[in-house]
Amino acid sequence: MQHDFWHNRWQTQQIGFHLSEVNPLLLDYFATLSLTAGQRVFIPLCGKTLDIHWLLAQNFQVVGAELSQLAVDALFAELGLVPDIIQAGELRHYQAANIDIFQGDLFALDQATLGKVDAIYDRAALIALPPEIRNRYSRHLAKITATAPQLLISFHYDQSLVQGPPFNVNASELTALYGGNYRITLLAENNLPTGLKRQYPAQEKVWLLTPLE
Ligand SMILES: C[S@@+](CC[C@H](N)C(=O)[O-])C[C@H]1O[C@@H](n2cnc3c(N)ncnc32)[C@H](O)[C@@H]1O
Repeated sequence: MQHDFWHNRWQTQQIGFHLSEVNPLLLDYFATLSLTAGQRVFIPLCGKTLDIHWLLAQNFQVVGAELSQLAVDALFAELGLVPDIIQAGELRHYQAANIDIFQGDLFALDQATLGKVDAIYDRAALIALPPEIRNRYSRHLAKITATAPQLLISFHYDQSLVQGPPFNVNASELTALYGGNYRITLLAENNLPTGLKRQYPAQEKVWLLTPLE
């Protein structure tokens, strides 16, 4: 059901979530992860985000997971890269210099296949998932990345006004999902100037998740 929804979004190009620029919040807050060039950043549910272009230009390694083959093909075309593609269990592994993308269901990706990850960048991943899947997602993410630090962007609005995605994920839910593994620090909160879906008042928040000792 969920998969059909996203495949349909890509087939019909209803991809309003895709930004036509690098996310300004990534530019402003990526440094809080204290990474050095060459380290490997995991982007779950990556789409074809331009944030990948920026991370590669900063000499980071990027690894992503994305359900839609259309999105992954578009990502590599827009990067101007021709990937090697091999089957990795249920997933297809697209590989080029400094970039690995696993096309298929994130929940089919295991730690050995993903490889070492130094940080996670979650923009529109957790909030793309309905409530009943978010708990499974947060546990899976912690497991396959050995609880790597995260930069996470969430959305906040009155869920009774409109259905997701994106879903409202409030601070108490974040604590329930991640508080057992991470110290959670709010870095910024901004009102969306045009609101959500151009109608509903909404805020975007940026969080740093630091693994507990
Ligand atoms: C809201 S979009 C965000 C894309 C990207 N992070 C961005 O900021 O542009 C969510 C993406 O997750 C993908 N997706 C949804 N469920 C998935 C799953 N189970 N495994 C992998 N990708 C999935 C969708 O195809 C879609 O591209």
